[in-house]
Amino acid sequence: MAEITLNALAHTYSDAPSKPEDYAIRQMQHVWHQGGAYALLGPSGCGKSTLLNIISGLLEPSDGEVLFDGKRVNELKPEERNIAQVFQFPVVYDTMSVYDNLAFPLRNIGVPEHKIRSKVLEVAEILELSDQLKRKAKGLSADQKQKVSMGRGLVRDDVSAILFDEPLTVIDPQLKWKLRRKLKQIHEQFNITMVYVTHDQLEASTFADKIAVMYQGQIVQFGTPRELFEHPAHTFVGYFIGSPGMNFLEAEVGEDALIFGEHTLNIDPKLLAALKAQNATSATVGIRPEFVHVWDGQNVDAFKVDVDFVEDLGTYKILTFTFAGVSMKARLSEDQKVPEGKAFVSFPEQWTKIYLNDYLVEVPHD
Ligand SMILES: Nc1ncnc2c1ncn2[C@@H]1O[C@H](COP(=O)(O)OP(=O)(O)OP(=O)(O)O)[C@@H](O)[C@H]1O
Repeated sequence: MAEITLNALAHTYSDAPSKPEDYAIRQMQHVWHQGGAYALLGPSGCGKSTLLNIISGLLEPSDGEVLFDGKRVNELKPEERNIAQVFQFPVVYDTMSVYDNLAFPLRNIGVPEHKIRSKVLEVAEILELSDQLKRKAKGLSADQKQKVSMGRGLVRDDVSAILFDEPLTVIDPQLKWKLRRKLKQIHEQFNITMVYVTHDQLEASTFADKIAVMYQGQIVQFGTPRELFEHPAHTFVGYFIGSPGMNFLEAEVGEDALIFGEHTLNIDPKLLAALKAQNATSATVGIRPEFVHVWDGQNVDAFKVDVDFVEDLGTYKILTFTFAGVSMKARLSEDQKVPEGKAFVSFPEQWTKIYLNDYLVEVPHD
């Protein structure tokens, strides 16, 4: 069991790093609490695998520390860290039986055979591999092989965390949801810290209680799926989570409102004051398509915008419109009237987010 702390962690693959972009991990401060089910979500190349390899000890960080339960482990070898890692491609010994594959990590540390047997049978049962134990791993399907890979992490009582690096990549789509549910069940049974790496927001939110969104070597937000959806702390989170992602538009910071060309948008005076306190002359406004209010008819409180097109996606429609020269999207429910030519939209204050240099501007709590 372990709480994993990343303390001022940074990593570069470059011999002479000179700028932030030379770092695969940039000054990271983060805690994975004991027993949590976490996802590490981000696009290709943002540093997810680098981070997992640093935690498991396959890679030594250029700077900073990794702590397990408060103790520095930088100098420990992977086998001394008690971390199980499940990779994209299943790691199984093809010529061994499923039983021997599962028993392997325990035999390595000299556990007596009778204890091995009971543990292997228990884990095989959970993974629904009991009837496959005598088979050679070579003949297994990709999802069964991946289950064996996971099982090898689960047999050890001393495992403090399991790191999954895109474990469902090679699994058929119809089996993915089954394995994902299995993982969730295993997490509940074993009370092990699990970190699940993926670039798929659906996988992240069905597995994890909390998601760390990674972008350019940094964790830009750590929150529940709902927090990431409703209150993106960084423009990247707004863009990456949701389908379609958040609408963004640049505004001028005016005397008592935000200005988009000929339009003005009133915002909380405290937010405006926060922008002015940072001498901001412009800011980015973000609003999710789900929260854009599309009125049925003319409305004095709404902006009159040009309708570009409407896509019917079965249970809902996406309206694309142009506001202040920017193409934006709004989600319409199935029974909502579809505007033609012109539409009247408003941006409810509660869901209209203001960003400065990509980070959310918030009103300080009293
Ligand atoms: N061995 C290496 N040598 C040099 N650069 C590397 C190495 N491994 C990764 N990188 C670079 O470090 C950055 C982060 O890569 P990493 O593989 O950690 O990202 P990722 O988020 O896991 O991406 P993916 O989902 O594509 O695996 C990328 O710019 C990548 O090109």
